[in-house]
Amino acid sequence: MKDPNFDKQSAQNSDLYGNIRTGKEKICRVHPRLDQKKTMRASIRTVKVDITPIGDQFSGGRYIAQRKLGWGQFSTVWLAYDTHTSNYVALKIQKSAQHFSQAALHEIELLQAAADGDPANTKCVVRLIDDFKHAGPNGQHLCMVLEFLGDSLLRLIKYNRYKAMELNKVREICKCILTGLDYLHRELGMIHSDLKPENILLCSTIDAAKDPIRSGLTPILEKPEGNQNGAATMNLIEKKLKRRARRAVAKISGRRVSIVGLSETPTKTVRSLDGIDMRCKVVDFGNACWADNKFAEEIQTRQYRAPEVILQSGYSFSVDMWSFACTAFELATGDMLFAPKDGNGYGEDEDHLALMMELLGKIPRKIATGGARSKDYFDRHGDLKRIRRLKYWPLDRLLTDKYKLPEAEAREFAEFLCPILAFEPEKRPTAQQCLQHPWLNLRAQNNEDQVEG
Ligand SMILES: Nc1ncnc2c1ncn2[C@@H]1O[C@H](COP(=O)(O)OP(=O)(O)OP(=O)(O)O)[C@@H](O)[C@H]1O
Repeated sequence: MKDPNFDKQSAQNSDLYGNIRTGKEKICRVHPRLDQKKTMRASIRTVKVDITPIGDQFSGGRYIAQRKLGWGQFSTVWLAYDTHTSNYVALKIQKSAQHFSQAALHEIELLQAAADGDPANTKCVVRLIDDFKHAGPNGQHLCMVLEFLGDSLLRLIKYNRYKAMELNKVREICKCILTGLDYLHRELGMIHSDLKPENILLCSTIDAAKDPIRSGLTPILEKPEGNQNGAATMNLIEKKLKRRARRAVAKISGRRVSIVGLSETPTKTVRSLDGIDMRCKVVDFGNACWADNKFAEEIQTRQYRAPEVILQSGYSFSVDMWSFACTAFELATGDMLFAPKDGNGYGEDEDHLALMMELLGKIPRKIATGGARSKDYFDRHGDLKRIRRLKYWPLDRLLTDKYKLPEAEAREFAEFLCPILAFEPEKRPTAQQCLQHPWLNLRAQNNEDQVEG
């Protein structure tokens, strides 16, 4: 349920309520994820600001906005201080238009069900703490109060400079994602429908300076007096964060390499991920649905989209498993598993199907020709109509030849991933079955071997 009118740049430049700003402030604009990541460039542009959201109060003064955490098509997410519990929370403020509110109500219903079924909060799904309505200058906004989490896996991939990540770390992350998916699928009957690195958040921040607790940030409890100018407030906060960054580096022992304080000069050396807590949770239920009450045919973000969604053959829980496999590969290599592009005489969908077949072999004819959109891409023999010559490069070979994984590691990882990338959705293992896979416990075995040795 993506908003076709969504403008990422406007979202980034928006105020507390998702409105476009009209004063002056410097903002760092990063190109959207769907652009080629290698060409990403951060550029500074000037936008206008006349509202100071920092210090704004919500829900009768219970929550106080501290700084922006992120934004999406539907919402802006703020770090807020909960004066009742003295904890930091993530305040997701939905845009005010009617269809955004409806989407928020749906998201709240799903998040509430997830919270109700997991009182101990151990199922690797973000926790909804509260929800309320807030009257803004442009109408009413539905707000969700979520537990405050850290950076997304996309941020972790970028932090790692798109390099291969140690498989032991990938395993830790995979266990969390699978725990979350197993809970959603088996216990709740819910399909996430948009699993991808952006929608999985680490439980803590990579950068200690950005963690309000680790950096010892004193909460802002009211709008800074005589300072209604957005840029001035931002400067104040930036300065505070810079100071904290320096102190945090000194305070947290053994983690220096993994802290990118604002004061740190970026270098091109390999970064260590040691010391980063890899525990993570599944977030963003804006596109999620009950398996018995689906509302959209075109789901998932392009690169993580399952073949049955492209072919419109119907889908179920196993679409999340496909996206999970794409995410696991991306963590392990730093590259997207499938990054389709349109070309001369063929579209993105057909290129996507071709890439799948080049990696996984030919799509069985029954599957290739069985969807509502099959005729657009396949002839009756199950061959692509416009892309005829495919170069087969199986996953284990790709992992050794291109990503230089040792043969045994590549084979084991491919044995874990390939069944999840089965073209027949019903042949894909469930999250519960994946959790039993020996690949996930390889490190434990290796450690035991070392102890015994
Ligand atoms: N619980 C949280 N803790 C910390 N940051 C969060 C949290 N939830 C969301 N964020 C930040 O806010 C961003 C937007 O959140 P989210 O993806 O839920 O919004 P959305 O409007 O539904 O986005 P989308 O367009 O992807 O559907 C996230 O990418 C993340 O950076």
